Amino acid sequence: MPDPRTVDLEPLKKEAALRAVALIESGMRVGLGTGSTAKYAIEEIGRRVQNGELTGIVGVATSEASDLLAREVGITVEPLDPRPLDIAIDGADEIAPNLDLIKGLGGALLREKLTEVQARRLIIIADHSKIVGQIGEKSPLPIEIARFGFLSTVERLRQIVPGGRLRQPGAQPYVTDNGNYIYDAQLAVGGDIAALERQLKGTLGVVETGLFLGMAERAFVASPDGVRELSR
Ligand SMILES: O=C(CO)[C@H](O)[C@H](O)COP(=O)(O)O
Repeated sequence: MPDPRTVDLEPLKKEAALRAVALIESGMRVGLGTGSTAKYAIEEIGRRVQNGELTGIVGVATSEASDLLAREVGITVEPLDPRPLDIAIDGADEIAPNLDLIKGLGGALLREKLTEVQARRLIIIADHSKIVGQIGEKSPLPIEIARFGFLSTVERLRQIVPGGRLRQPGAQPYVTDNGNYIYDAQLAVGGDIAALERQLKGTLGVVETGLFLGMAERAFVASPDGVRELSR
C-alpha cells in the first residue's frame, strides 16, 4: 500500500466521500459527520441539493462546524430527535478489519455517537492511512470527560489506561461543543476492546468514548490504487 506520508490525501478523502454520498436518495434524513473527510461529503450533498438531484433531504449535524457548513451549502438542518436517520456518513481515525472504529480526534465524538447510533446505516469514509490491524495501533482514543473535577477523572482514567493526556492545544484545555474536555488515551494494542469500553463508560466523570464498536455497516477507503469498499 502506498505510504500515506508521501501521498496528497485530500483527493482521496473526496473520492471516498463521493462514493458514500451516492447512496443518498431524495427524502432521506442524513447524519452529517465531522472532520476534513466528512466536509467533502457535506459539500457534495449540498451540491446535489442545489442542482435538484436530491430533494427533501434533512441533515442532522454532529458538530457546530458541520451544522454551519451544511447550512452554507444549502442543506436543511434539523436537531437530533428520536426518529431514525436513514443514513449517516462520517470519517474515522482508525478503522479495524471488522469496522470497529476510533473516532473523535476532531472532538465531536459525543454528538457523532448520539447521532450515528440512530442511523439505519453508518457509512465511514477515509483515506487509507486510517486502516489498522487492531484498534489502538495508530491513534489515541479520545474520551470526553466532564469539566467539573476533571483532574480526578483523569486520575481515574490513568488507572485504566496509563498512557494519555488531557487534550490541551494551548494554555487552556480543548473544550468540546458540549462544554466538556477530552482525555486522549494511548491504548495497549491487543486487549479486549469491548471490555475496555464498558470499563471506561463505567468510570465516573466519563461522558463518552471514541470507540464505535459494531456500528459501521460499510467503509469506503480511498488510496492511490482506487476506492475499496469494506463491509462488516
Ligand atoms: O471523529 C471525528 C471527529 O470527531 C472525525 O470523523 C475523525 O477525527 C476523522 O477526521 P478526518 O476526516 O479529519 O481525518
